[in-house]
Amino acid sequence: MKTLRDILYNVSIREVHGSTDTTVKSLSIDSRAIGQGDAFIAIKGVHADGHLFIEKAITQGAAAIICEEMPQNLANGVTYVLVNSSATAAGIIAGNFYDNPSHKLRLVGVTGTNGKTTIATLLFRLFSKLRYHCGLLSTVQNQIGDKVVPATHTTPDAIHLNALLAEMVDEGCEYVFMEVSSHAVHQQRIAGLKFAGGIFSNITHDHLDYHKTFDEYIRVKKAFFDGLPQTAFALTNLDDKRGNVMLQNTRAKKQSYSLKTVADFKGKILENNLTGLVMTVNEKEVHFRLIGEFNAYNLLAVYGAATLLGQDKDEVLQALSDLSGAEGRFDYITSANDRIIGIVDYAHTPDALLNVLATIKNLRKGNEQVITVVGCGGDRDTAKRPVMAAVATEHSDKVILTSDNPRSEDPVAIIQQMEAGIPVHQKKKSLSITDRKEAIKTAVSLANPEDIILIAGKGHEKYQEVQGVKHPFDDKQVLREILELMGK
Ligand SMILES: CC(=O)N[C@H]1[C@@H](OP(=O)(O)OP(=O)(O)OC[C@H]2O[C@@H](n3ccc(=O)[nH]c3=O)[C@H](O)[C@@H]2O)O[C@H](CO)[C@@H](O)[C@@H]1O[C@H](C)C(=O)N[C@@H](C)C(=O)N[C@H](CCC(=O)O)C(=O)O
Ligand SMILES: Nc1ncnc2c1ncn2[C@@H]1O[C@H](COP(=O)(O)OP(=O)(O)OP(=O)(O)O)[C@@H](O)[C@H]1O
Ligand SMILES: N[C@H](CCC[C@H](N)C(=O)O)C(=O)O
Ligand SMILES: [Mg+2]
Repeated sequence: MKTLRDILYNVSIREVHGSTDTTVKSLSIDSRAIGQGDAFIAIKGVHADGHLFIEKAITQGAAAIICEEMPQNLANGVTYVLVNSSATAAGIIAGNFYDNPSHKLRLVGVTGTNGKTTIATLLFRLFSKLRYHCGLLSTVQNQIGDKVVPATHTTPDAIHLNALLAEMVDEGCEYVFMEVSSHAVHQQRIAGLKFAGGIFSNITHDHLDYHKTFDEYIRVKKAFFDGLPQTAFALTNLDDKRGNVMLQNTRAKKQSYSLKTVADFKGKILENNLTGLVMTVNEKEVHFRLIGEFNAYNLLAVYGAATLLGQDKDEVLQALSDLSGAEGRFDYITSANDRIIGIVDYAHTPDALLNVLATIKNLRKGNEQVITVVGCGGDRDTAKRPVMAAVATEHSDKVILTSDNPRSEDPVAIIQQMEAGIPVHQKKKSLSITDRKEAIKTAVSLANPEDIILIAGKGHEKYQEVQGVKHPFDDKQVLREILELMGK
């Protein structure tokens, strides 16, 4: 078992009360999970201040407290450690507690507004196909080889993150691919991790409820690259306006990919249809099963990262050409009778929605209608609501605005905020139906043979979250059932 002294290695400490010889059984940033002999790390959060739960943690048996403010009354037999940043300390302590697993494998982080799950999942599948033992930390799920561990966050908190990495090391994983969300960077969930590489996909408006301004959101994403070591690579998308800025201050080896300009990894789309993409990648012609221009970017990022990790270029392209995308990302079905195409996609930002609709437009053969069902999440960025409705109506023939995880908010009010973004001349194209199942039913009833129905925003999610309760809901399954029921 480790002592407090062991796990405080490299933590910037201001003051200690008590003995650091105390042994520590387990760690938590949540007082509710504290048991006898554990260390509790008090973090100031968005909703609460962890320091308010120090006493509770001690009542539950905490042997050590790591905090930014010393409590006035100190309990006997408990060691208190005052640090500058509890959140940063949590990352370093978790690393020490789990024997710094990120140093024992090659960890690659993916950041950006859209494409993280797709890129991380493709890298995991590619390296597994190349016969490596791999780990994955993603929005859809975490994976240790074939074993699936459900994900609660895109990037777990520092303690769960290091615990998962340690399990991956124990299972013999050599490579781990993880999503690095902007929340995770800002909350120091990745503090103390050693990365072998970092990938930037793109940045567009999202999460401004949390980061407040777009500049601050950019700064937070950039901080991930600023923190990479010299031994790592930093791979950026040159076609994104902020692609260069991201790498401005990194010590890592700068690398780039692009469809439009000279780059280390250069692609060109030759064909883009429902059977996939035909591209040249650094002059080599390849067919991929993934659909849409945005996936051409994701594929280039994956190809670049795999090459930088030392894999053979031809083997990588061969293995990549056979891979399909992550669940709920341009996931499509065709109905039995009317050959209606149903597409389920996780587009939950204006940019992602625009990309998906542009891709669909490219796939249209004739006068098929595009019918879009879309909503916006509650307790999330409100600025994107009117914009997403505007994008949907501009690029679809019919739009049904509906609910997408209203959480603590009134679903009708969210839909009204979306409606406000639709220009008057487009209003007749849109309908609002709060119940998502009814909305999908209406889309199906409006569809003629060969029309395309896009159900956006929830992708792989299997629930609809209303007032803290997650009700089972699966867009793809609901769509499939309704198409069958209506005999379409
Ligand atoms: C806004 C946000 O990011 N919130 C995260 C944050 O919570 P918070 O700051 O609200 O925490 P808090 O409730 O204020 O509590 C502060 C501290 O007191 C502790 N506490 C609290 C109560 C108690 O009784 N005892 C106790 O010890 C808490 O454990 C915490 O350490 O820290 C928590 C612990 O790490 C996270 O679980 C929580 O994620 C919430 C659930 C969440 O919804 N996060 C989303 C927005 C998020 O992180 N999303 C990104 C991805 C987005 C994307 O992919 O685009 C992600 O990486 O998943
Ligand atoms: N490279 C890309 N550029 C723009 N849009 C993309 C890109 N890749 C995927 N998308 C769109 O964004 C949606 C989300 O993709 P993905 O899940 O890969 O991103 P993410 O960054 O992991 O999102 P989240 O932050 O919610 O976890 C997809 O369903 C697709 O519509
Ligand atoms: N990772 C994103 C996912 C949004 C998905 C959408 N379905 C919603 O619930 O808003 C978030 O937590 O903001
Ligand atoms: Mg994701």
